[in-house]
Amino acid sequence: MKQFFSVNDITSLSQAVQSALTSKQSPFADEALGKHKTIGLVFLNPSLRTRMSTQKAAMNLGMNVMVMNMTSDGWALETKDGVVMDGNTAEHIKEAAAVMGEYCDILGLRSFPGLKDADEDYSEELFGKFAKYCGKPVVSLESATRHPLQSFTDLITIVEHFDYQYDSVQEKLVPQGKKPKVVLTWAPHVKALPQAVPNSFAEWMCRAQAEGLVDFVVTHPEGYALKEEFTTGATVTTNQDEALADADFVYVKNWSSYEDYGQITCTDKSWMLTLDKLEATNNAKVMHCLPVRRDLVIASEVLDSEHSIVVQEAGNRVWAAQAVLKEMLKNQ
Ligand SMILES: NCCC[C@H](NC(=O)CCC(=O)O)C(=O)O
Ligand SMILES: NC(=O)OP(=O)(O)O
Repeated sequence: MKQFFSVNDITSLSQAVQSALTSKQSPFADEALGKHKTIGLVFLNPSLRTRMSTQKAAMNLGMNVMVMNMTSDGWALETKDGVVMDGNTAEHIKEAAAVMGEYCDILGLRSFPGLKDADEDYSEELFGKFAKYCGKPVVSLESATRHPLQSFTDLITIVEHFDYQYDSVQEKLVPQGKKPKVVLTWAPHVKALPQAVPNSFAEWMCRAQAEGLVDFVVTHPEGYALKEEFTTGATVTTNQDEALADADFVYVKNWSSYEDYGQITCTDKSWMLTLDKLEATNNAKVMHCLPVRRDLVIASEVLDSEHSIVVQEAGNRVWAAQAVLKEMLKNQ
């Protein structure tokens, strides 16, 4: 694997999940793979889980880890071509990425969207330039439009909390009986947030649905449809109650509007997930990528209940990262 940017970089979902769960069983089995290899984790935005879980995964594989917080510790980066750098930016991404490539065998990059210009964000120009100029395999630590390590983790967590068997002859996960109903629901927020997490979750779940692993439903208020390419094959409804009926997993996330790009066009607090709403579900497990704002996005009564698996979900970030890094190291 030369790049981990989207679900399209995964050949088999079943095998990827199996690889992650194998590392979870035996975290240090591959510690020789990363010996004398260095990963650099480059952050243009804050992070708790991605930073710590990817470091932990790399350390489990015997790698050396360097973390660079660009906004607080690096030079201000210029990302546009052809500009006279007589303003506030001190270093061009061409040199910065290339230099980091000199120090590292694998690089990770986190860069959120500007949420001003959809075409610019969805072109993923920054991630593309970084990957090109560093010349090393790059792992997305959340880009403008996707958060694949999160979505991979989410799939692992769903598989762990439902009845699946791994058929080692066909190398495929097989749900034992009915497939789980997985619902992605929008929830309110006070800030305009990226679409990266819901886009990515939808992209992974649509692929999982196509492979017979889940049934996938998305619900959001009018005006919050995700860009169509991310929800191909999903059932999409603006009726949250209808969506939640018989759900086995409820994945909660706020995002800003894609149609009215980057804007907050709904502040309806009734979209917050409460225990009341979970009554209609199949005793659903509740998921969120975190950080989550209590009693705005999800009610505390839900987060503090048996429904919530958000902490186990975050714990699985290590195994998703470890599965991805294992693949990259094997190819080096
Ligand atoms: N990496 C996980 C999510 C990151 C980001 N959340 C946030 O920015 C929350 C900020 C706040 O609640 O103030 C998002 O939704 O894409
Ligand atoms: N879920 C997630 O990516 O968390 P951080 O932003 O804290 O890394």
